[in-house]
Amino acid sequence: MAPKVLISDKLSPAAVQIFKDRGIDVDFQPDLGKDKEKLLAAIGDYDGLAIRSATKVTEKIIAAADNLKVIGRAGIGVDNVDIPHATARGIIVMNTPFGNAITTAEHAIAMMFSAARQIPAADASTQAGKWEKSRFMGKEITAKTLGLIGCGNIGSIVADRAIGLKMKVVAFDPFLTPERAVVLGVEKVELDELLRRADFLTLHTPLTDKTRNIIDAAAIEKMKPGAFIINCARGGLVDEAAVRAALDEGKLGGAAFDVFVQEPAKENTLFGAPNFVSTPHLGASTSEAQENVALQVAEQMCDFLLEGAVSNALNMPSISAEEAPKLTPFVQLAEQLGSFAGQLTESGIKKVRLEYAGAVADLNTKALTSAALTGVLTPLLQTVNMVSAPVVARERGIEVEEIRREKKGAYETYIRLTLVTEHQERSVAGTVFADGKPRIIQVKGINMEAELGAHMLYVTNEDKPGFIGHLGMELGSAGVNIATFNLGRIAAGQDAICLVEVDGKVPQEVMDRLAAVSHVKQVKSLSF
Ligand SMILES: NC(=O)c1ccc[n+]([C@@H]2O[C@H](COP(=O)([O-])OP(=O)(O)OC[C@H]3O[C@@H](n4cnc5c(N)ncnc54)[C@H](O)[C@@H]3O)[C@@H](O)[C@H]2O)c1
Ligand SMILES: O=C(O)[C@H](O)COP(=O)(O)O
Repeated sequence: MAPKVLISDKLSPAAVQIFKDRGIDVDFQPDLGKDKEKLLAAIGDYDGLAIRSATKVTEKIIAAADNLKVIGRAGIGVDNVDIPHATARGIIVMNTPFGNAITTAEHAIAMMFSAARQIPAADASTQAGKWEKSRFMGKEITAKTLGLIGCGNIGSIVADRAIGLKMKVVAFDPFLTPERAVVLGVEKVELDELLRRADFLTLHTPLTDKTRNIIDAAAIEKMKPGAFIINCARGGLVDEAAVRAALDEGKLGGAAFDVFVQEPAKENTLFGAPNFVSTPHLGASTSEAQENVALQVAEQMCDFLLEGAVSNALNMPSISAEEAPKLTPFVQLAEQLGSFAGQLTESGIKKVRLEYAGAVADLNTKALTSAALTGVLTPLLQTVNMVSAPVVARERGIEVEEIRREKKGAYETYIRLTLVTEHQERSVAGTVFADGKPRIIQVKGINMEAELGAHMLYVTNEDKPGFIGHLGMELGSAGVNIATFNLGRIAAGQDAICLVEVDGKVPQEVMDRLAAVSHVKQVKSLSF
């Protein structure tokens, strides 16, 4: 059955066409996202949800999203998605980090000019027939200093445009390297210096605990008299009441906001303030940007739902479309190794070590480690997947170590997973053969070659004559059919391991009889 996707915001219809062309069953309901109850009732039917910022994907929506695998944000900001809960439910959250960056940067520049020349007020006055030529005295921007808070995708485009307009650009961004600042032609400064020097200040950071109210009354106090503030990033970066007071007092020359603490902003303390310019979160609203983000999110969601490729996910490592087919058998192997070790482990796991040897070391080992952790944790948690497993492991204090090495030994490539628990270390290794099927090649240092079926028996025993016959007899008399039988031992007469694939789950009373077979040390039933 084709995967089902719901588009619950006003995306460009170009997205609908992409989903249809790629065989996805798509429902385009551009206003549904604004109706929480309707979204709640509908979400359970869908594998994918494509949104902009109007749909709020809350914990409650996620809890009702029984089939949801991917949330695609046609845009940048994902503050309307509860990513921790999506991650906990194994739902990928992806965005389109570049598609609307130019458009938003252009909006910031437009807002800067609007405030500097009071264009909206002058327009309203002129169209009202007033011709107030002497009322609207502006500010020239040439040779003025633009203070940039946040110099990522959008901030750096704003810097480029501002430099083109002959402004001097100073930037505060703790993650901006000095080398990148040189390339961009901006001067990297601390926040206080930026506040002191900026004639115009523009914000381009996400809203986080560190950036909330980064411009408050105290920061405004440090600014030049008559300076301007532009916010086209997120409401909450700037204290709205403080800006209102500074505009009323004439401390600020103007402010231009596209975003507000409360959206939609039907009313706001800033409305009506002197030289305050506003737009209703239009930063990304050009036909070009909307087409870009809609096409991109639809392609990304299709790639994931149809091919397992992951790009621009905020809670999962990327897997390219070319990589996905090569990776898939190793993902299966990594998950099987994790599951094998996880099912045999009865004490608290302290560490998972993954060694990638040979060709597999050049693949996307982050994704493979996520798959291995999924396998390890599934016996404990059931609902974990590649998205949630790394977070769950971290939350449980499980250390994860990845080692890549050149090929060593008989196999061209292999993965070895070691579980370190309070009491012991247990390792299991596997490879993928030319037929694309994963095989277990070593358990606890004992070599063997076993394919894992749905139902397996793991038996450790002393390598003594008669054991195999006795085990086979017990299974046969219980009506349990053996599909495959694999043996390995340290050396003749020493410890041995036997992996038996059986055609169904072995009842407990049969397990008890197997445990009593002479020379058997441990019997466990495993399922994959
Ligand atoms: N108005 C709109 O319609 C619109 C459109 C697109 C994006 N946005 C918003 O614009 C913002 C920037 O988007 P982007 O694509 O440039 O993001 P980005 O991740 O490329 O850049 C953000 C930058 O902020 C910096 N930063 C993080 N914490 C900081 C801090 N405490 N102080 C200073 N700098 C800090 C980061 O280092 C990074 O360089 C986001 O909030 C996004 O949601 C708004
Ligand atoms: O983060 C973004 O991409 C912008 O805020 C745009 O939001 P929108 O898609 O709702 O216009």
